[in-house]
Amino acid sequence: KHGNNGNLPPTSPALPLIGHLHMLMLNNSPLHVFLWKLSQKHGPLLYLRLGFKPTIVVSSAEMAKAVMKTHDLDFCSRPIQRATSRLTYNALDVAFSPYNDYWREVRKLCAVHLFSRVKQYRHIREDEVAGMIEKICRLSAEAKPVNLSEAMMSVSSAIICREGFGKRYAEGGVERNRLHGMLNETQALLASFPFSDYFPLMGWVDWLTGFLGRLEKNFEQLDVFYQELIDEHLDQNRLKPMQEDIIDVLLRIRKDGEFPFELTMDHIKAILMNLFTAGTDTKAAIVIWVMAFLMKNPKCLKRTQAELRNLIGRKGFINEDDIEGFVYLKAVIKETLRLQPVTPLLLPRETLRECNIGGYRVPSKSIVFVNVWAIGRDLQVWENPEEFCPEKFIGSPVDYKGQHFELIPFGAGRRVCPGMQMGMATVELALANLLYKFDWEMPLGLSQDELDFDVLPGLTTHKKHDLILLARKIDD
Ligand code: HEM
Repeated sequence: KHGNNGNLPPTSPALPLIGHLHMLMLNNSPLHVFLWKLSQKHGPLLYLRLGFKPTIVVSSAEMAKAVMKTHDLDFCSRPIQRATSRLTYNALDVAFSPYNDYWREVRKLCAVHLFSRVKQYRHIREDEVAGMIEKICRLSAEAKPVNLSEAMMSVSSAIICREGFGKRYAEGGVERNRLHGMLNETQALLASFPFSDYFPLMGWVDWLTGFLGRLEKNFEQLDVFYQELIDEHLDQNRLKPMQEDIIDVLLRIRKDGEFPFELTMDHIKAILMNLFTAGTDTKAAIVIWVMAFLMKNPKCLKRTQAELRNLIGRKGFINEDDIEGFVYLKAVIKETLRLQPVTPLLLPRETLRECNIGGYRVPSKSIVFVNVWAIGRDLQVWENPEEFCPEKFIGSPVDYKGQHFELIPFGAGRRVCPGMQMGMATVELALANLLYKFDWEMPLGLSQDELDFDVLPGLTTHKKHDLILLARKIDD
């Protein structure tokens, strides 16, 4: 039905009962691209009905500002969904908890005690990135190609394991593979459209399709994994580590009774789940997209490398103190996040009450998708949306911290990503060293035209094909 639809935002024709759900399930392109195309037809505020769920899609900087600044309080809850609520012990985490007193406290706990530990964990990041650079040096000496996608996933997960629970898993070892297997399955489950999220009385369909079985299996594997780690930390005979990891911190807060709610083991496991799913592959994905864009734009690659060399001169390793002055590198990262935000649809929000946006009525309990990928192409804001042009950010105040709605890869408002600083510290350090130490070339027989930007489906957008390049060490 077009036209008068009770002053809801513009919409496209829907089927009885299922509404627009079939469109999302049957489309072949990535969801954010599909929704962007719909928004080009219907406008930056789009209404869809997914089964019984009213859904709003936000696709411009202006609408994003209305939703996440002017009406932030109305839009700052999250929907209770099957996979997320199971994997977070019934929303005991930060990312998927509805907006309530508990969320406010658990977010505060994480901000004050966990995400603020960026500086304390600096040596872990520098150590792991240095390890990666050494490995690439060896491959380079043997003229062997480097699988950068694998190398970056390995570094990010190594960092999270050391920060999170003081563990170093051997690369390619059983434990590391177990962890990666579980993480991949979690990502796949979070990206799916279980029936019961849209048809509350039809949970049995999820059972028939095997979705519930998969979900239960993933939950149980993760639960055992977290429990083993917690048990190790509680072991009286454990050597006291030099530095507290995140499990240590959470167990200490639990013991001291510092948290206004009871902090059970399930709460701790739910928080760990967030660190893992939010903190591992997002960082790796950003580095890979930056490198892919630079390979496609050799002039920008040269300029980035020239900046690093001019500022640093000759040095074995760039550390975190050096990074402050890398203006061009930071502009390249921003431009990449504009064109390829790794979480192209922010985690879904839910409206707390009915409200009015842009003259339209948004019903209470609507699911809200903010399409950051579409905002990166918002013609009102960017001159040439398809071009890779980092220069636009030089001397510009536009940043990605949630104040400038044309660039919100970490979201904005009350629900803005609290791990931004932690995540970007690794991204900048890894990129600075990769670009400072090596010249990068396409593997033999491939030209840069063959470098594709296809993506895998998922909450985090990964490059479909691993980025494999030749590294030539620059003499120091
Ligand atoms: C560096 C790459 C990262 C990107 C691109 C990213 C992106 C995002 C986005 C888009 C959101 C949703 C924001 C919204 O709804 O407005 C989010 C939320 C969140 N992120 Fe990140 N993130 C990154 C790294 C991290 C890291 C390293 C951690 C933890 C160590 C983390 C923890 C979280 C948590 C807990 C939330 C939920 C916040 C809430 O709902 O209150 N993120 N992130």
